Amino acid sequence: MAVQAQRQGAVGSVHDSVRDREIDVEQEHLDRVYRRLEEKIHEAEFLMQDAARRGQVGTPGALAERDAQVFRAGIHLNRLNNEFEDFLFGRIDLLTGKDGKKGPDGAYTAVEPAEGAVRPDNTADIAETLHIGRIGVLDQDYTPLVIDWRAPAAAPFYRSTPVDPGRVVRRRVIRSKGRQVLGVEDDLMRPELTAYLDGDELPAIGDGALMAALGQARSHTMRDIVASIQAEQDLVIRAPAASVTYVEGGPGTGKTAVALHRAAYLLYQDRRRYAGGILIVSPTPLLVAYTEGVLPSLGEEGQVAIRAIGSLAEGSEATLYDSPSVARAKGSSRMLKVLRKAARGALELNDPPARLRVVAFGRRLELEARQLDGIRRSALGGTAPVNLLRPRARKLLLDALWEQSGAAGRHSDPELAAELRSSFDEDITSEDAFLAFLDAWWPELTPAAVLDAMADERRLGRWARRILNPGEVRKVARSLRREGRTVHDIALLDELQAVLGAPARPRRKRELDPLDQLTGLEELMPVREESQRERAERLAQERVEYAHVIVDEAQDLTPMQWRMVGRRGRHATWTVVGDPAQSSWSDPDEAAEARDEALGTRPRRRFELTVNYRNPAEIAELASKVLALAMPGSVSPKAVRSTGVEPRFTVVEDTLGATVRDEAARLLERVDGTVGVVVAMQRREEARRWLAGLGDRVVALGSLEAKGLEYDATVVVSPAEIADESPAGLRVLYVALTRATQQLTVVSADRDDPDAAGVPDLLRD
Ligand SMILES: Nc1ncnc2c1ncn2[C@@H]1O[C@H](COP(=O)(O)OP(=O)(O)OP(=O)(O)O)[C@@H](O)[C@H]1O
Repeated sequence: MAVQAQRQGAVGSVHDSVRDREIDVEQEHLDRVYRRLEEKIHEAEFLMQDAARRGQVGTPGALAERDAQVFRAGIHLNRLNNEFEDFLFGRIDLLTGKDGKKGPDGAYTAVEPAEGAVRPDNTADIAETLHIGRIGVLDQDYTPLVIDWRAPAAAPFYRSTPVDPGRVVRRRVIRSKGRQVLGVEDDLMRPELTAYLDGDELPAIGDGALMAALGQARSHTMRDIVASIQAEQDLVIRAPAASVTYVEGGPGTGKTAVALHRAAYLLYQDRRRYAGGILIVSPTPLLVAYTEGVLPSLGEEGQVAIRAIGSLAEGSEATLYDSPSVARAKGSSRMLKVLRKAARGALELNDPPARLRVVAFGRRLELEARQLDGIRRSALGGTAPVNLLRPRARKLLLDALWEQSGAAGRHSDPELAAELRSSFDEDITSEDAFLAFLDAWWPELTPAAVLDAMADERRLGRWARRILNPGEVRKVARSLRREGRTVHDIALLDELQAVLGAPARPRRKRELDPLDQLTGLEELMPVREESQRERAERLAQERVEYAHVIVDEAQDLTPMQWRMVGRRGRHATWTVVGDPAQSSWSDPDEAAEARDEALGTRPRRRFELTVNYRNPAEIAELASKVLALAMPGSVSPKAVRSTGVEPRFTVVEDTLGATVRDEAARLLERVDGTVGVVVAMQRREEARRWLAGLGDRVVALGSLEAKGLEYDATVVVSPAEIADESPAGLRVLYVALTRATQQLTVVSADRDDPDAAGVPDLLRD
């Protein structure tokens, strides 16, 4: 991590005139960049108009060309307009370098200075200055005015550290709003050096960009960290996308931030390859909403789908949670066997007819229950999807009827025999009675119908015999009778979809443009009535497999969820980020097995993130006590800053609700941004009522909903209640305690056994 400018004390006292001068320097550069951007926008607008003019010619070829041009220009304009805000954010001043070499990740990494770049008296001249931004901008003569943050040349901005500075002498973060530069923050990578730029000594301003970023108040949406990505994070973001990139790190180490920036980086690196889409799997809709703005701020949308694990299967959007014991049963890979049995058993749900009667070649033919059972059993042999076995079952029925008809021996000539058989089949399959029988006896099953069928305890007991115990059967069946799907149901539905096979879907009819119909152009240009954006959205919705899958909070996926996610990345490369110490899943070994199955034999590259950017040291230290209980022997990430504010402990006075409300109100006065109140899952509705009227800076969250989120301040309510709620309760408590960026209050009830200072038993030394 960068060390703050050493000369800062000296510079700070040389009044603000140095700072003002440096701001002016950057303002001049920004003005130049804006002038160039305006020129480019005019070019883009011209392109659009020109393209529209061509469109009037009206031939199919011209229209195709127009579409392509409008599309390109539209993207261009959109990007320029969107990224005007704060799009230039960095600058590096470099020594003369040796010829650059590519590092193992394909980027130009620590390019060393040329020999003699630093003079024996520790002075040097700046040979090159690069500005870094969200997109690259070239001047008319192709000299770079701004370098895209993802370009190899920008890597030293992130990689350089005082330990391994490479050519970088000074790294500067530029803060701007619209067209105005507001401030600069510098880190010196070679603080021992006196460097000159155009004959003037290079000054260093401010406390360093990282600290400035970390100290800011939090809102309900995550910000990108593009201006202050740290070296160990940059290694992950730019790691090549071969096979599986595996990232572990404690709370607040930037795993989510890194995952999002990696998606943007991969798209930049190989847009064509990732046209197949990038899927980011997130644990909750709250975290999706929290992170959704980051990719657009990095100039990337469209190709990336961020989905909560409860919204991954088609059409689902589950937010309900099962109780821990039900979740454990539903998430376990044992469910796979239950679902396979259920999918087959569900064929008999609606009292299928006990016999089949048809007339063929003038004879009455009949198959009885026993024969029908035999046919069903042989059709169901193997593991093929049940809906897809219907043609096989139909064929077996016809075989049995054919045999009964006695027509088989009528012709010895094979050709005549075959002809006879095919007219026999035709005779039967055109009979309404046969078709009605087939629909009732082998109905087309949907995942929802099978899951609903499992709500019947007796039936589920049959399907789950020797797989789930009777207690589990009772609880799972009861949970399925409740209104609404839970997050864990979604993985079951998705598995059932695979086990059943897709029922034949009627094709959606496209709406036709009447003009195209008249001209016949509709035939020639089948997608013209859709805008490019609509088309991209439709493709994204229909997409079931992705080119790259990023799993955030991977430690929480159950085995059944891993199977669901795995199906979306069968041919993908992967980035998997997580922290075992924060896992709310009770059986990590079982989940690891399912994960390995989903990822297959692809080789893995492991990375570790070690610095906690979220919690001040005071809060991190308290959380580490729970970590020691939850996962003895594991190491907490190192907190990067301290606030001097110790966590506060209070004990319930009157009622729990009143105490929590008072503490939340107290924190709202002390921080500028958000306050999160974390309670055990069973209390989340109650807690929302406690906070009514306190405004939208404060939110109540069940412990599982707090995953991945952060607040300026948090109130953690009854650690013991959170810890006792599930077998993984201590790890869930660890998550709850690590959400605050500034202040933490712990409220204890009787069951927490607080000492005289209000410190609950679980948090004492
Ligand atoms: N290099 C950085 N510069 C500025 N802020 C950073 C940096 N890295 C991380 N942060 C900030 O630290 C906080 C934690 O990051 P993030 O949520 O990505 O961590 P995490 O590892 O996913 O945490 P958890 O496991 O607890 O969910 C965020 O506010 C993020 O913006």
